[in-house]
Amino acid sequence: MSMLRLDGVTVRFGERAVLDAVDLDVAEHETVCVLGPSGSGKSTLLRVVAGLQRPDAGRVFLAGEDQGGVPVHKRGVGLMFQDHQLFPQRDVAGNVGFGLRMRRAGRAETERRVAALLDLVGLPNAQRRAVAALSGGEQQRVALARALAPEPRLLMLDEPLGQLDRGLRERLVAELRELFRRLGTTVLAVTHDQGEAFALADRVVVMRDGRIAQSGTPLEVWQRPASEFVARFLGFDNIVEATVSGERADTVWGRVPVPAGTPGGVCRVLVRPAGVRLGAVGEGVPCGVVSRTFRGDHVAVRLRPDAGPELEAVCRLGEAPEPAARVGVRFDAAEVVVLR
Ligand SMILES: Nc1ncnc2c1ncn2[C@@H]1O[C@H](COP(=O)(O)OP(=O)(O)OP(=O)(O)O)[C@@H](O)[C@H]1O
Repeated sequence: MSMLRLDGVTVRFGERAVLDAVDLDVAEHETVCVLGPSGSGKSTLLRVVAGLQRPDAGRVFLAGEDQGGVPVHKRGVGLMFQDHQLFPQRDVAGNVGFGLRMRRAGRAETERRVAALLDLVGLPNAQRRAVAALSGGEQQRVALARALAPEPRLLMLDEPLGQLDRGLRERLVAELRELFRRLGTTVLAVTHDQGEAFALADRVVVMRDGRIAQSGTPLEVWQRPASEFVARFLGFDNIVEATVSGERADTVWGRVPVPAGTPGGVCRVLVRPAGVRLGAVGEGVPCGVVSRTFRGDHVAVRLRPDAGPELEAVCRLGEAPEPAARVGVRFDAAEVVVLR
């Protein structure tokens, strides 16, 4: 069953459609991450679902019920925004228990729930701490506990880990995923950070100018970006025009193998960096090595072919050629994607 359904939702500011007839389903217990560049409409999407922004057209359903005219506080959704807006004058317990008191939960009940939630987010016994004295990561956890406290049927996160440094972010993403799985929470998150989206989501939705450019599991979107826009947004830049005939494509880089069944004619092809194989000069496309960048478990190598755009390759540590060296490049069919 769909926990959330958007049906042709459009929001205009003046002439411009910031959301343009968006259809989206989020199943119960599913975590969907909406990803896209700045200004693509991600926050507006959350605001419409929360009831903070009225759509100019289309409808929002929560658990099958049309939310037209339903005010924010009656929608049963939890919100955690970018700047997490904790109440600075209240302590941690005052923040986490806020929504429970709004629902007139008794004092003992509130205390019990607050303690359980703080355990859950990894801040046991933090009730009396002042929020101003917490680190960014701790504040984020308090904001999460506060959003979860009223047991929302849908939890919405806007750039949930935006402010945090990378190490903490990676740890929290893993913890959040496990937490949502354990609680069975349905989550709609928006982020401009693809790493975060891919790590957190069961399904990724990529937006462009108020429309959905692609929707799929992280693996599907990563392996088969649907368009040049999505491919470039994911950081893939080895893209070139190609003329396909049979299982080969002619490009300015020379011949690139394409999957059997690819329709003939002119298109764009992407070669993922893992499919750019380096060999000796004279084998394949001659290229000069422009630079190499250490990336932890591999080295990214930039190559300049004699013609056409630069190429990125990945090499194992210790196997990357020196800058200014000459190499020959071959393309691996398994890493070639034909873009529509
Ligand atoms: N109240 C408003 N009035 C006019 N324009 C608005 C309003 N709210 C948002 N916009 C515009 O709508 C577009 C989409 O905004 P939105 O905040 O949804 O994008 P976003 O994808 O969340 O971007 P970011 O990643 O930067 O937060 C932007 O161009 C923004 O300037």
